Amino acid sequence: MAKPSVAAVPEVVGVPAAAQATTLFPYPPPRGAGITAAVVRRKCLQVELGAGAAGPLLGGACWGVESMRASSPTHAKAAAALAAGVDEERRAAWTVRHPSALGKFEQIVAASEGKRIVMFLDYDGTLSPIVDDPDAAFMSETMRMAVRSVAKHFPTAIVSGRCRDKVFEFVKLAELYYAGSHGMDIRGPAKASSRHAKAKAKGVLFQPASEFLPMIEEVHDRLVETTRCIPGAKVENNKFCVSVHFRCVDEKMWGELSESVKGVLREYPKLRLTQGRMVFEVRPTIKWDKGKALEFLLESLGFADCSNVLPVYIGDDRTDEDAFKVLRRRGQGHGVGILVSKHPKETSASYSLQEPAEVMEFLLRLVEWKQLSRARLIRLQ
Ligand SMILES: O=P(O)(O)OC[C@H]1O[C@H](O[C@H]2O[C@H](CO)[C@@H](O)[C@H](O)[C@H]2O)[C@H](O)[C@@H](O)[C@@H]1O
Repeated sequence: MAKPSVAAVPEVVGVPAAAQATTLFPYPPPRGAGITAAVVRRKCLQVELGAGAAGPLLGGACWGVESMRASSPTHAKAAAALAAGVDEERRAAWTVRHPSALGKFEQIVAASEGKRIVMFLDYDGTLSPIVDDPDAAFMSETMRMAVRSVAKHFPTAIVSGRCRDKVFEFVKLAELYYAGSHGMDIRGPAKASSRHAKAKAKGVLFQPASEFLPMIEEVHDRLVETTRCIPGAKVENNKFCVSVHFRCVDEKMWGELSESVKGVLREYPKLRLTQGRMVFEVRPTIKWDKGKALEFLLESLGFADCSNVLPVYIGDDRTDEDAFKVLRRRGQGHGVGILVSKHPKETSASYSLQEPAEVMEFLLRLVEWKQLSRARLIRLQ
């Protein structure tokens, strides 16, 4: 891994707060507004299948309605098969390749023998359920307690596409590391929860895309303006990247929305477009992603050497695949990728969990296992 410049990058100050989108429509728009129940059900199915997942960059490809509906013919076929209730076989085969992290819990913790576990958690769809309004994606108090307990035992980072401040507002735990804007805005804990964190946390701050701030501000404003007349479209400023949500946009308008976004992006060759769960994501073309953020954080924590650490990354989105790939490259026993999904998806993760409730169960089992092994160790001494 190329050594990242750990030298603290000064936090960018004096950046004006993102211009607030003055929408012409309530958000999310009432369901009656052109969106039938059938459309909503179909959209939910597509989302669960990971339809519209990240693919090639705008430069080479065109994000159109098809890619919004389904990232590949395979996904479209899977959606149809699932809808018809004939996908059980495929699902079973997928589960063999990506077994439940709860079912294989013992195997996972056995891999941590003699190593320090470091936890990486995505936010939306992993710690909080997916909801229509991105501003209302709250995390439950019980999930917060589970994450807090995990952080007492293992260095823990939240890695999100959201703006770091926003994800902190949701999670509200000062003892964690936060990597916002798809890993382009990294900060160490404001409060230490363990000896290890106390020693290592100080001064970690990394913003590899800071030069893009004015451009992101500008493109955010342009996107707000250009999508203003599309009911349900929502533009979110994530500081070093921008999200354009279409979860609440009538499918009939998807073509128009995608054209508007691409039209704006054509004028910004230094920005690229990817797609997440019912969302377009605009970000700088720099070679930095959640995988790089994971490597950076491991190194900052003093774990550049693969042999004494077991990173565990849990995420649900295409952008989490960059981190899963890094873990896969490290080899078996050197990293654990867990995809959160109810349905078969192409993934580099080794294990799966179905939903945030299972993520919470996994985190609590990890805490319980750690407490028990510590008590056992004390008895032996
Ligand atoms: O990396 P993440 O923490 O998973 O962030 C990815 C995007 O998450 C949010 O959007 C997603 O969740 C919303 C709330 O449940 C949902 O309405 C939306 O359809 C999803 O795409 C966030 O709002 C985006 O800015 C992030 O890029």
